[in-house]
Amino acid sequence: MKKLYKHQTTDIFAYVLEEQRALVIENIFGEPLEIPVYSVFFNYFPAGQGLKIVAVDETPADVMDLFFQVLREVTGQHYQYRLGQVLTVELAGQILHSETVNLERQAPKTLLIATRNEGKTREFKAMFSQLGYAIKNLNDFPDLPEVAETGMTFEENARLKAETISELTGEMVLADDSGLMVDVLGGLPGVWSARFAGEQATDAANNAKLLHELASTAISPEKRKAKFHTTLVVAAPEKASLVVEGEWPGTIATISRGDDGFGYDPLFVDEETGRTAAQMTLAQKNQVSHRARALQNLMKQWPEWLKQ
Ligand SMILES: O=P(O)(O)OP(=O)(O)OP(=O)(O)OC[C@H]1O[C@@H](n2cnc3c(O)ncnc32)[C@H](O)[C@@H]1O
Ligand SMILES: [Mg+2]
Repeated sequence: MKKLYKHQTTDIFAYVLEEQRALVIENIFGEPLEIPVYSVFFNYFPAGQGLKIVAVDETPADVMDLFFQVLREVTGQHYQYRLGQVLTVELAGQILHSETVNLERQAPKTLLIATRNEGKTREFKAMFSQLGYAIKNLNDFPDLPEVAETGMTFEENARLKAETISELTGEMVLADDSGLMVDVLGGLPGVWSARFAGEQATDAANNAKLLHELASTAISPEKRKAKFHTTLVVAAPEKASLVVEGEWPGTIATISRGDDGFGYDPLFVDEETGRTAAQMTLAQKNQVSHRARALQNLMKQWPEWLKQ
């Protein structure tokens, strides 16, 4: 039997391999999750010799939730647990087991993002922390060189950033090349989004330039249609890079609104909610943004790609 169980709120999965008497709990990449609490599994799986646990994790409560979901279904009994400093397990209202547990977190896996943009990095940190990854960016490695974005497309630039830094460090590296594309400007500022108002331009200067460009050409909201675009490239030694994209449709406001986010966020109005990206919390933006959509596409392909 191999039935998939999914955690309600976290992207982790479990299945029972009956022939091997094993319960496997994995993250979205198919990587086993580990939990530093063993005895309960060996002692209280009902069929005699107990169940072998492949799983151990940095988020013990989620893994435990999933474990008990499987246990309840496999045994038809009402198992419950409380997890604090002490783990208590109940069956039909009776305490079966109690142990002091060590919930020290394992050192998280680290992923290097080839960016110096702290706004992007904040978003990636939030998205990847759910998967047990810590994020570093190029500001953590002052000795690495600047990678010139000489490409004419998002993909060329994202490849340049990811592949150059991967070659120099020997690590798996993710790069993001992104930008705002405004219909009435023929897709500009596009790959020039970071430098729209000139090399080293500030966000404020780029936003002012955008409003200036649109003031004469696009008065009606319909004419101010735009989208954010992200191309992500993951590069690793000896591998062909993985490339995915994501887009977020919206319009350009006539005045800045909101204090969150970075770049063009105060001017970019989300089609669905009418709020600017800078009026959204980090979590709200990470549900709908171009970067979030690109990351969803990445997650669909990454597990397969990692195995290659
Ligand atoms: O190249 P790195 O070091 O990653 O950082 P960068 O800021 O130069 O990044 P890009 O070359 O990808 O340029 C993207 C620009 O597009 C804009 N941009 C991208 N994503 C954005 C977002 O989610 N919100 C607002 N503006 C964004 C912003 O002005 C960025 O500077
Ligand atoms: Mg750049």
